[in-house]
Amino acid sequence: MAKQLSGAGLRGQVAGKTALSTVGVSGSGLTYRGYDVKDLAASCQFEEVAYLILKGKLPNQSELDGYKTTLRSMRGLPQALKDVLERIPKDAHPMDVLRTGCSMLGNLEMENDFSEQGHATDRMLACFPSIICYWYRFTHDGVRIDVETDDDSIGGHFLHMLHGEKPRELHEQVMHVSLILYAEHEFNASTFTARVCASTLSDMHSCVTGAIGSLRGPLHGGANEAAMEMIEGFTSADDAEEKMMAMLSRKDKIMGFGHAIYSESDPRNEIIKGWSEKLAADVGDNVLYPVSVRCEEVMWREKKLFCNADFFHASAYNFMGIPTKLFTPIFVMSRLTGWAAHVMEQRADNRIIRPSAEYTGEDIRDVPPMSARS
Ligand SMILES: CC(=O)SCCNC(=O)CCNC(=O)[C@H](O)C(C)(C)COP(=O)(O)OP(=O)(O)OC[C@H]1O[C@@H](n2cnc3c(N)ncnc32)[C@H](O)[C@@H]1OP(=O)(O)O
Ligand SMILES: O=C([O-])CC(=O)C(=O)O
Repeated sequence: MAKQLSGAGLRGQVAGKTALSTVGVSGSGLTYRGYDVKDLAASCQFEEVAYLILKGKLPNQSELDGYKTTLRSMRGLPQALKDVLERIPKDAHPMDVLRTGCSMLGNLEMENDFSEQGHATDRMLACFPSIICYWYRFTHDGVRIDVETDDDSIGGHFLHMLHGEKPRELHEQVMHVSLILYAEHEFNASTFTARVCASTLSDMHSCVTGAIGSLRGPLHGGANEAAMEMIEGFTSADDAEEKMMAMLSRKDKIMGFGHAIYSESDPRNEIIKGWSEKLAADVGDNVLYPVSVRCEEVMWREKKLFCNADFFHASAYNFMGIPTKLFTPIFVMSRLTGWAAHVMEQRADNRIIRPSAEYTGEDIRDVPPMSARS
């Protein structure tokens, strides 16, 4: 059953058209250009899905090989961008680093006109992992890493730079799945930000920079980090249950649960949960995964709230040794495809997005002289 959509937050209002994805059409489904995300996550690499979203069709083998070669060739960072990254403090939030990195790239490699939108997008897809890892490794480990690795995939490139060694096949596979699950989601807050910016005929880097800012918040992409911070405070499933009950009685918001559109479940959860379970077995975990499962049970039992895409991403990333503050930047590395495709779609049939407001302020009045003001 579809969720009742009305009230504040523009809920339920159609704000434009898209051919890119459907969200929650049957209460819980998610499709990218007509393909079920479950099928894509089961059989595709992220680069195939990025190609589908950005170029409109699934690539054949030679198109995929060519696309991966192109992306591989675009991983390097200009020195001026490295200089900026080296000046950002260690305690900065990596989402802010990425926002600045994207903006700086826009200064160095401007999108001169819309015929360059595909190139600008591919460049960002290829080098966002480089930006984040270059800054992270420089500020945390004091090393200037080589960002031009020969890894086959974007996820593999990211893990290689982060850990300083080639990733295991299992981890590269989980990255494909994770990046596919996060790639596109209709008119969510960050994508809508990108579309509003695009509707002024602004450039691609400005649209993406704004979208990164919207994704950062804990009610959106930042929830995967917030969920991790919560679950790592629980020592066992029973401890999790006790603390969750206390949080619920205080009416705290529990990050990683609930959704603006889905009514019954988030289809991405079941998939990433399965991978989290595999990774838990792989690392011999007997705390974080059972804690996460108990949180899911308590939230459903008490509030009929289900895990969204973010909740089991927290434990999955943690099992792969990814620092918590890099969780949301991974979301960016993926959602960039959706943002850019929406910018292209908006540009192709544009009218400036400019809604109206219901005024609730003072009636018209005179400006008092300074001497008469309290
Ligand atoms: C990839 C993503 O961006 S997925 C979303 C990630 N964000 C989170 O996980 C943050 C936690 N979740 C939330 O804040 C919300 O569920 C949102 C922002 C995702 C959706 O917000 P809304 O559409 O306003 O939620 P919705 O209308 O379904 O809320 C219904 C009720 O459930 C409550 N509720 C919803 N989610 C939660 C939650 N995670 N914890 C506790 N209560 C919740 C709401 O407060 C609301 O109660 P009220 O009617 O007493 O105010
Ligand atoms: O659609 C939303 O509101 C949030 C979400 O799940 C996403 O952007 O992936």
